[in-house]
Amino acid sequence: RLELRHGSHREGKRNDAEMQRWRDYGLGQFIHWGVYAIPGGAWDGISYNGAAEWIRSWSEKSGAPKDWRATYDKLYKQFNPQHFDAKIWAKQAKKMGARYMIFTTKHHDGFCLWPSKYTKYTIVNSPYKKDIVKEVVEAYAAEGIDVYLYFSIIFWNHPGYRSTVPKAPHDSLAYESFKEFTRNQLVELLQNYPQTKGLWFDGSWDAAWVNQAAWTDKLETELRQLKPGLIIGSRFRADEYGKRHFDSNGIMMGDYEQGWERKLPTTIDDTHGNDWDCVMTIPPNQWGYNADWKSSYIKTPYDLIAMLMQANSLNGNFVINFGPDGQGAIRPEESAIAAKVGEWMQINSEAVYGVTHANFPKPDYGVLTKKDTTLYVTVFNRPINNIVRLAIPKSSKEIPGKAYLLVNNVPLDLSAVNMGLDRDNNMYYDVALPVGFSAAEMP
Ligand SMILES: C#C[C@@H]1N[C@@H](C)[C@@H](O)[C@H]1O
Repeated sequence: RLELRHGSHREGKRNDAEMQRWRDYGLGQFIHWGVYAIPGGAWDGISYNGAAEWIRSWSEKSGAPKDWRATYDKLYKQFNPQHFDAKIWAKQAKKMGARYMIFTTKHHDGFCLWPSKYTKYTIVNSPYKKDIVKEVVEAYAAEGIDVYLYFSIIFWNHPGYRSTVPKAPHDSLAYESFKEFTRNQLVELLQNYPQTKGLWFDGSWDAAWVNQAAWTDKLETELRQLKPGLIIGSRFRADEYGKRHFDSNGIMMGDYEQGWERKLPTTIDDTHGNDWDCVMTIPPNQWGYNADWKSSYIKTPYDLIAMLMQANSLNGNFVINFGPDGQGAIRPEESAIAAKVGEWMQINSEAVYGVTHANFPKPDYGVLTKKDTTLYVTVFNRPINNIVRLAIPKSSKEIPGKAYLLVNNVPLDLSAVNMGLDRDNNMYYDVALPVGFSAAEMP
């Protein structure tokens, strides 16, 4: 084991009430919104071939219009979202069944949706003027949904920002000012919005930031002292050997793993026994608003529900992303998807909120989650013989007290089934699916 000065501060899961609350969420809503919603993935009739929120990084070599960066950096002067109503977003999240939400206070372009004292590149200097972060935090609190603030370390047009480790004295000086600026903004966010439960960091992969192990370690401690119970993921800092997410001894840094961006673990072993979240886009890879909704596969509510249950069956939270347009409206297609997920959650959220991994062999017909001695059997792939087998290792100490079949939340009477030992010496219950049951039918 290496003697680390700036590695993980803790081994094993946090066991305080704030973290247990986070663990119980099950389903979250991510909102990516900012100046990038104005171009919406294109400009002057030319489409950008990357993620819409990265459009500022579009190079002329890859087809960007002339003087694109300068054009982009003036777009905030047009930011005046007439359809923005955080209460509508919050109600949609509530109907979807989200228990928490993550909101982009500023993305890599650095435009701040709150009136930060530390830069002029904020909402105050846009036609909209008002504090959007405040409106969001208050609207979601009114719906009983916890808010986490997304914060990008990268700030492409900040004078002190550097991606590579500064070498020349003037670069080092500039980067010191950028570090101070970053710290000041984080303290400002925690002081302005004390309701926030945590910070969701992004854009922390630059060599310049990775090289700041001691300083970022100190900053994390300062933020946690400022806000006891604060929840920070594994993406904030690196250890002194440049290791991120997991320190050089393989111990996770932060309170939950943030490595599952647009992907999911397959087995419980993939999660290394940590808390984790999966943040997921509805298109393949668009977080901010992209006007072109047709040229890629759009996930269906079924796709997202299957991912939601896979995440929760492996002790993770599942967070679905929405990208409001330049006027602040969530596109109708996304709202329709959220509503469908909500209809399913209306009946089946008991198998999502506050559940843990059920330590039984994973069935090929769906996923298992459990709460205390109740087992939730979510059947997505209906067996042709209409029978689901619950295989419970003979050695298992976990025998379900009762089991529910998901979609219709039908209680399964485990005593009235065919039981036996399979060839792996697992005890099994064979349960006939109720007549008319089908996981595919949305209620
Ligand atoms: C890469 C990258 C970023 N990480 C996701 C959460 C989005 O913010 C995307 O732009």
